[in-house]
Amino acid sequence: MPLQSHNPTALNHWNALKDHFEDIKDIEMKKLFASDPGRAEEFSIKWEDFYVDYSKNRITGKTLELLLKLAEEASLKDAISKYFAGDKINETEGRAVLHTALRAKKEASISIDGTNVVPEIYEVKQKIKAFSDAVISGAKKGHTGKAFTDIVNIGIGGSDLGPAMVTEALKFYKNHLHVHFVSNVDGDHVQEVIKNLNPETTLFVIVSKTFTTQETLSNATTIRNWFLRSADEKAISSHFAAVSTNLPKIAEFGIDKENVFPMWDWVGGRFSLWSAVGLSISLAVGYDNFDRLLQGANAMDEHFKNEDFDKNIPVILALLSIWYNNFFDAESEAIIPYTQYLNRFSAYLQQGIMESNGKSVDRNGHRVNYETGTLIWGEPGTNSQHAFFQLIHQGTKLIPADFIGFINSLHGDRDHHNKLMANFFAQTEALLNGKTKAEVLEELNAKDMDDASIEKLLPYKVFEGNKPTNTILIDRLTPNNLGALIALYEHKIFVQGVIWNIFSYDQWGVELGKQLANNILVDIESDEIAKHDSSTLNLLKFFKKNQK
Ligand SMILES: O=P(O)(O)OC[C@H]1O[C@H](O)[C@H](O)[C@@H](O)[C@@H]1O
Repeated sequence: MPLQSHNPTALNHWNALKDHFEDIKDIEMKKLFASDPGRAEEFSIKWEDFYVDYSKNRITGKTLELLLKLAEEASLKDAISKYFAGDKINETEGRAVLHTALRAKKEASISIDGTNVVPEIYEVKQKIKAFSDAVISGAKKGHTGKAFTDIVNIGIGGSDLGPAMVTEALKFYKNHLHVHFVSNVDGDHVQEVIKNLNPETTLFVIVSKTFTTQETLSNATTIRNWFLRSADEKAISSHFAAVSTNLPKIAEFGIDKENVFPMWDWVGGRFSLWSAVGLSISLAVGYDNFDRLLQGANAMDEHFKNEDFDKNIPVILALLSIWYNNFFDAESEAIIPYTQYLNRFSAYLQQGIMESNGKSVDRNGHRVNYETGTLIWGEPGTNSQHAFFQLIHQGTKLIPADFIGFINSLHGDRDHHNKLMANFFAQTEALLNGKTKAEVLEELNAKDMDDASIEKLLPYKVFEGNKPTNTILIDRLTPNNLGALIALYEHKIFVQGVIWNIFSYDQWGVELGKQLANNILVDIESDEIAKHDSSTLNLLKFFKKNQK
């Protein structure tokens, strides 16, 4: 069954929120804290290893009540059931959206077109386990009898970002294998990766849901040719593995059946790290850790599916994001993890969030008359504090931010960790309270400055504060907790798509550039240039004339 369609701006609670926004848009959060000692308690959720404090938002109890009612009015409950049940909610591609099935328990039963898909998921999981165990232990060897030392993941988009982000995030749990990622069609990328590799001890994993992606096929072909310079065709079978839905194309590439890992069209590329697309993760940290990642995601799935909306982390975070995006006209959201391990996390979420909800046509085929997907950006703290925090603190834009931190560090260095976390807490406090004129004056007066200098400096040193943040405080960066964290954002995407009445699981917007690139490649490689606008034409002529 399709998701119910609505225009969010016509919903009663959307309009009630509009009126409410007029009443509280200038409200100062610090006054709300001063007048209500129970505020932090009221606006926080404790779940397993997670403690989510969303009290530093420009909301009152009434705001939350209206947002929760908006979710109900948009039939979110019904939508969640359809999502988990495998209804074909990706209507423009006629597909179910079942990344959640990839981490379902073995005894679960999830049907697509009358077939329970859980047994085949477990079959592939078993294959991932056997393959990774054999490579890690050295039982599976290269064609000259040497154990593998290096893995190269060849993929792009969802076939790169998820495995790359998780492999980096779980570096602490890594084994001896060196894992590399080649994604860009830029030949310098692939050359830089292979230049120091020994083909005898390197395993290549080609990952492409469609197996038609130009970048991945070009990189795979380049690597194959490079490999064949020191080995014969027969050796391909022991050095290349592939993950795809397109099994005939894999066969054409000459990959041994043993090394082929299927996936399914009901898994969106950007949500695919839980499938065999995560093979490089399993190779890097071992199958048990990969499975823990999946278990953590499954725990978050259960929370999302079963918890009441007012204690439901993905629902609350999605509603807050809508509150800023659609009522305060905030355009972007920052994601700031306070751990270097998550340094690819916002890049990963950029695809997840922006490819899903960057849509302007609603589920009825009409142009929307409201804002949809937010811009996502971020870098780890504390580095980001020394880079772009100036703009968040004193710029003209409202940038709601998620601060993600861990109570316990992995290497157990308390000295560093306490400093890191002191910054983590200090930033959200500073963003909340800012610094008033009176506070700045007191500080400057204490410095023994003359009045004229004080007056001149004063406005620059004031911080308005009142900048919203969510604090996601997690016990420790374990595979389980990482899985839950990723799943949290996946479900946030879903909730927002439901309320905005858009299709979150297609990505037609990436097609046009691909098509034109194919045409332009012909222009570049032939003597003639086809018809283009004068700018593109001039650029192509200039490029061709000066290419040596
Ligand atoms: O895995 P592939 O089929 O090679 O696709 C790789 C990527 O291609 C496109 O850019 C899609 O928009 C992405 O969602 C996808 O992850």
